[in-house]
Amino acid sequence: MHAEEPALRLTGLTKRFGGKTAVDGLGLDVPRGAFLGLVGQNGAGKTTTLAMAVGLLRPDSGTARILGADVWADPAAAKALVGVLPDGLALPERLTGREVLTYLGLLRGLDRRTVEERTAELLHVLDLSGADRTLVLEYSTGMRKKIGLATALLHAPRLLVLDEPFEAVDPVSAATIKTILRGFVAGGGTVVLSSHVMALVEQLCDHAAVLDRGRIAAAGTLDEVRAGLSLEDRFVRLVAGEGKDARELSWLSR
Ligand SMILES: Nc1ncnc2c1ncn2[C@@H]1O[C@H](COP(=O)(O)OP(=O)(O)OP(=O)(O)O)[C@@H](O)[C@H]1O
Repeated sequence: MHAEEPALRLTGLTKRFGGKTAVDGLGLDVPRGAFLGLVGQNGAGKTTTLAMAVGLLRPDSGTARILGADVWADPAAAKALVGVLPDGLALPERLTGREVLTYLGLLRGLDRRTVEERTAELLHVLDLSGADRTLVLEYSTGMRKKIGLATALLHAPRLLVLDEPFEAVDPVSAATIKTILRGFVAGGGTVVLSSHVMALVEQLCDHAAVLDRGRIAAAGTLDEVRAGLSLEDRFVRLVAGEGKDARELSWLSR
């Protein structure tokens, strides 16, 4: 860990799929202790950016550093520092939630007792204790998100990178997750999450980054990004401009 480096530093990140540039020379610094919401339209490049940031997808060019550790040059160091909830997380379907956490905890090199204690605590806090004997195969979408979050937290990382952590999660579970994430930041951790829900980012985050067609259109503290507007209004101005024609689908009105 380099004392002077931010929690996450993305420099010149670029990814092309065929002829399409999904992420285009993207640069972003996330300070330590920040709770950052990454917002962008469908297809703006959020998932691609986050996957490159944590070493799940190799960029065509550019670098990602987690607390100073280069994700591609020094993956073991970088991955020990980060907990990830990827988009469409693939879980071992034929294991129970407890087995998944035990398996991944031991793979992470934690000792058996620590794994047992943390697993029990995470299942309890995330209200998954009742699903102890249920195979992941039978989990609902929201339960999958929660067990995915538990796998991201298990090794006590310093940075959490979460792709749409609240999608398909009920309000009670969402409140639990928010409390966990706030506690994580209060304890000195850093969170980066993507979301389409501006109100959620305004309520939860203290930093924001707006992604537009693979580039950062605005980034900074929430107040800097909002620039005196609501995040939603600012977002719409940044990514859509003013001129969207509200008269489209006029045949729908009687
Ligand atoms: N594996 C892939 N192959 C081809 N194109 C891809 C692939 N992954 C992403 N893309 C394209 O890259 C662009 C960015 O996609 P990405 O999933 O990163 O956006 P996003 O901001 O996460 O979108 P959403 O909010 O809809 O999840 C899109 O145009 C998408 O079609």
